[in-house]
Amino acid sequence: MRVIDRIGLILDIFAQRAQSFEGKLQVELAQLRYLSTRLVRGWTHLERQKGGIGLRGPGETQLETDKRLIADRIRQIQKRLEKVERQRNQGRSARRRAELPVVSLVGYTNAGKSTLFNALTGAGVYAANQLFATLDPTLRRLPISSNLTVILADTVGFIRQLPHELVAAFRSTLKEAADADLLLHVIDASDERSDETIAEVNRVLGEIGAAEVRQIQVYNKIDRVVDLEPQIERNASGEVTKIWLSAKTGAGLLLLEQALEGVFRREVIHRRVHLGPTSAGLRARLYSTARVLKEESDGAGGWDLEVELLKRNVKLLQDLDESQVSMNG
Ligand SMILES: Nc1nc2c(ncn2[C@@H]2O[C@H](COP(=O)(O)OP(=O)(O)OP(=O)(O)O)[C@@H](O)[C@H]2O)c(=O)[nH]1
Ligand SMILES: [Mg+2]
Repeated sequence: MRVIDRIGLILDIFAQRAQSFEGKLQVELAQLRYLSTRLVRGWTHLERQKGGIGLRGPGETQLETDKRLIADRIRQIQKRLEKVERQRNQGRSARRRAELPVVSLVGYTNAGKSTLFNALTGAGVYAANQLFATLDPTLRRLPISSNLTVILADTVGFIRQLPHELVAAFRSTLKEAADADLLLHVIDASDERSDETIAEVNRVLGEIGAAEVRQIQVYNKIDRVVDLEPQIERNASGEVTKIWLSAKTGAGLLLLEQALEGVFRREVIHRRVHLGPTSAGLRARLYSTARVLKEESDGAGGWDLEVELLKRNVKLLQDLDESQVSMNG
């Protein structure tokens, strides 16, 4: 019988679930790091499962050879991961350029993040009653009102005492959460130990630098709890702090959509802009990042536009002098 400890088990599950190239590399890196800690503790022989294992150098003990090979492979994977991460960051800054707010679903594994993601976006993301169904972050555009679209991110689930090898490995994936404008912290309302999982998720969020990101707690699976109805809770300033719903039945989804609209509504501003004939470039950018409500030619090669855009994008209009922009809401 193969004896396997908790970390080994988690790593095995991760290895089975990783879909993307990056996910696979991260899992292998975590496995190797874990293996090397075991070696130090006196495991003198390494199972030769992966190809490319070289010959023992002169005077090297088996342990030294194993350590060296693992260290080589770790370096190799780290290099590749750095490359993938650079590409990922480019994707992230492309999104930033598109200037849409990012909403990340975070929470304990099996809480229902992917089910909620699918319910909101109509996407077919894999959701299953198993640990770590999701390993790779998935992103979709989610229109939340006529004038506002956000990016919704589904992320890897957290787990109690996530081995630090794994936290490190998935740090870059979890950055998606740290970079978000809003976190939807999905909680299994039918889980009696939800207080502990909430604390654990918040602890990991702190570790990845996401403690300050605004959070709404989404108590999911209310269909499994007797007498629990869809509802919403606000703090003294009227901001939504908690929502109870069921991603599976759809009960309460509307409350969440309204809450999202409420969070981001204040982000939308309304402007009238006059663009001269030389501002065709800016006009094109307004069409891609703002919502153009009205446009009229000024008869002299320029345009009068009425636009709605996010506050954070107002810098687009900075190049225009004051007389060309009129405030309105
Ligand atoms: N009864 C009920 N089951 C739900 C609800 N939402 C999700 N589930 C079930 O809970 C299980 C886990 O759902 P997922 O959406 O995969 O959970 P997850 O949070 O994405 O899990 P990881 O990707 O592992 O972090 C699945 O069997 C879902 O069908 C709900 O509102 N009610
Ligand atoms: Mg999932």
